[in-house]
Amino acid sequence: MKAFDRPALTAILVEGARGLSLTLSEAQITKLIDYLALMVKWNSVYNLTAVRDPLQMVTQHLLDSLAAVSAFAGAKNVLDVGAGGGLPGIVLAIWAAEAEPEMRVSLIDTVHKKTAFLTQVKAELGLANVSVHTARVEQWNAPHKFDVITSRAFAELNDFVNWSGHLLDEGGEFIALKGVAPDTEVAHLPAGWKVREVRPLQVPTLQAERHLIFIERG
Ligand SMILES: C[S@@+](CC[C@H](N)C(=O)[O-])C[C@H]1O[C@@H](n2cnc3c(N)ncnc32)[C@H](O)[C@@H]1O
Repeated sequence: MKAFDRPALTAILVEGARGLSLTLSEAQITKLIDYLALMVKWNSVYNLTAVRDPLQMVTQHLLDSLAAVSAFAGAKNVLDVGAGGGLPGIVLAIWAAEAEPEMRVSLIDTVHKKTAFLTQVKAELGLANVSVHTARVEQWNAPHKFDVITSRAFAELNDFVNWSGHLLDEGGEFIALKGVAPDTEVAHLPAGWKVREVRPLQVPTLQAERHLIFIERG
């Protein structure tokens, strides 16, 4: 499927969410598909993703990010580092607007084109729980610390932790979305950090291995 067939894409999203045991409201589904439509429309201008087929985007981007959202339950201030086109941060914010109303999601990327797109997504979808920042994370002087810092397809765990550690609150944790369990990266974490859990993720219709890596001080 190449054209934007909204009913078909919605049906696949709803079916996939069911496979993740996630109950999404009509409003959440509409916003997720609106976000997908913006990604498809602006991809060539903003270089957001190498995935061009909207159907594959549902699985590889929306469902992949949705598979992780329950890990963020209870978080108040989340930072998505190297957010790119908004994955997982925008998907998390759409889910949290209803599921976790106190959660605020900040997205940071060093490339202005990407953050211009994210600012447009925030405005067009009315995502009051989102803030967007253009900076290198290792140089960013954030207005506050975060209780969860996440990333997807960003950097090796070692660099992720070294570059973002100054932004993590006492008692906070990193949640990295990774493919195959990154055993070597886990073994080379900087001193003062430890892996609390490596959790396999089952993403409906996605054949690839996916994992969440939880890292805390210790
Ligand atoms: C491969 S993309 C991943 C984007 C998105 N997380 C996803 O899963 O589709 C990595 C992103 O990290 C950003 N990035 C690289 N180094 C960075 C840094 N030091 N601080 C903030 N963002 C950075 C890049 O501009 C790019 O948008």
